[in-house]
Amino acid sequence: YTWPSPTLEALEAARFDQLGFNSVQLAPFIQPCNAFLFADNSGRSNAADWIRTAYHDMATYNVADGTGGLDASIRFGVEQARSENVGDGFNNTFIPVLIASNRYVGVADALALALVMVVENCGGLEMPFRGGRIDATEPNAPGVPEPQQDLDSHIASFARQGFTQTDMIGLVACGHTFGGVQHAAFPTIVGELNDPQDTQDVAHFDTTFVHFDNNVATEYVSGTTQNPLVVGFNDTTNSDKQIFGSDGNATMRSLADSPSLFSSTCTELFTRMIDTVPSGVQLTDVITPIPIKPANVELTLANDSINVFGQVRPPAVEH
Ligand code: HEM
Repeated sequence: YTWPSPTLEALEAARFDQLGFNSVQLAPFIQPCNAFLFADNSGRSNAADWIRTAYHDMATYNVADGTGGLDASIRFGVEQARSENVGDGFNNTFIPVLIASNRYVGVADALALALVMVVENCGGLEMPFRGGRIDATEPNAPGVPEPQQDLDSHIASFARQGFTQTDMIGLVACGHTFGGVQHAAFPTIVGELNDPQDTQDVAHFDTTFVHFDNNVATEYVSGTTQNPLVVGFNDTTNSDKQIFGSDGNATMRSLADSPSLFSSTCTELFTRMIDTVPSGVQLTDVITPIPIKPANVELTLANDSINVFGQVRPPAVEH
């Protein structure tokens, strides 16, 4: 690293200066992890909205022609109006994501980083983060899977996105460790719940729906799950049931047996997911902390003298 490198410095700041002096404000929106921008006790969370938005943005990818992928095209109304993108979580997500983006950190990079922040702050492992995504200037082709589609369609859809059947089982389980299904968006899957702690009537995928853990798998394997896409009264929309069971439950059993396997599998799959970008887009190396970092440097000419002002962020100290 040779100073100055504006893009690298901005990506590094977005990645590591999350709280405190000179911070780039993304992490405060998920502290605590059940925070939701619009209401308390809603059953919703920013964390879940961010993960779902990142996936729906990426799920348009077509491995055959390199179109689609994580490029923030879901910020366009045309994509949000599609039935595959029902719900207001996408617009909600772009409020903090736009705050975190700037002339060097694009909206797509900030969206990818939002997923990284959720995983790391809400119970998962540290994730590698690369920058350099390019923001789409127009909507992508449709392609997000929907609950009423059959298993063959889901396998084909994930293959088009670059994922095997085993990847698909893992990625759905990893995503569905957060959040749930809302009555407003999917009234035929979830009824009204009349719960003052869940005013937006969200039937959650597992009992720890604002925490990254393998309960989505343990509860599924033990048969105690209340996941509305597994035990929903309309079997046609039980897509998690079809997907999780599609290899005789082998993958779900292994994810249920080992929290550490669940964590490492999700880290790998989420990383591949956010690094799925349109062909021709070159991602940076993994962003690592710059040991000694100049910031806000100014050169001024006053009273016939040249003055240098600025700040230096010293190396991090282990506590
Ligand atoms: C066949 C594949 C999938 C289907 C059919 C599916 C279906 C759904 C449905 C119907 C909802 C409810 C949305 C709402 O009520 O607002 C949902 C929520 C969610 N999905 Fe998926 N999903 C799939 C794959 C994934 C994947 C791969 C991820 C992430 C890697 C993911 C992440 C999420 C998250 C985090 C939520 C919770 C949103 C919230 O609570 O606000 N989903 N999914």
